Amino acid sequence: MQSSPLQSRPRHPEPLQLYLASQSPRRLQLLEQLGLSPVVIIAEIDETPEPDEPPDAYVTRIAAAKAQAGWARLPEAPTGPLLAADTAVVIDGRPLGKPADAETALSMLALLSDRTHEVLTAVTVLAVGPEGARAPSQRQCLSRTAVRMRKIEPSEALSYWESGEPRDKAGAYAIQGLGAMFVESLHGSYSNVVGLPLYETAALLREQGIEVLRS
Ligand SMILES: Cc1cn([C@H]2C[C@H](O)[C@@H](COP(=O)(O)OP(=O)(O)OP(=O)(O)O)O2)c(=O)[nH]c1=O
Repeated sequence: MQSSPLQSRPRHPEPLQLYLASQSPRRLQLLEQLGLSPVVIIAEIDETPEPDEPPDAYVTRIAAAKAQAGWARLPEAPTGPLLAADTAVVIDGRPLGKPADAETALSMLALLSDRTHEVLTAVTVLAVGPEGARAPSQRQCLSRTAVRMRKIEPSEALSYWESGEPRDKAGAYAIQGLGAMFVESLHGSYSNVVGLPLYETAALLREQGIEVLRS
């Protein structure tokens, strides 16, 4: 008689602890959406782009720097991998970060109005290296989503700024919030726009022994 998948499930050792070097509530929620409960590590880094740095190189460098800074702050010998990410909205080849003030947010929204832009998120996962290695091993991925926005009137952009939502969001909008009213269509990963591409993230974590679906 054949055993059913339920009967033949192997027993697993204790799951590894995942660390998240991010202050973004969205990244925590996205990992929780996968059923994971990471320990959050606070690590600040300088996010200034280098002169003429291409956007993909920029987000990749910043995600790695966030991960390295987080790794250095781990309170204990890590018992599992650490993840960090960086998201930028890219238009005319320039990365837009989080707006510092109303004027910057309004000019970002004016740039995005009635056009298609790209959202790039780089994800870095660090894990304890092979025995004897001093540095952690590093894996990275980069996800791109094309987002088409409708025309945004300046008065709407001002009301949107006053809602408080654009303040801590790359490109001064949140697709998961009120900002969805400006998004006509998108091509690619939705979770990537919110701050963490879940398909790619689950694959990276799986390589490091974090199973999203433990079967
Ligand atoms: C475009 C877009 C960005 N965002 C957010 C995701 C990120 O939190 C933020 C981009 O800034 P990041 O610098 O990538 O991240 P962060 O500073 O918020 O968090 P940390 O560096 O500690 O990990 O913008 C949305 O929430 N929705 C959106 O639609």
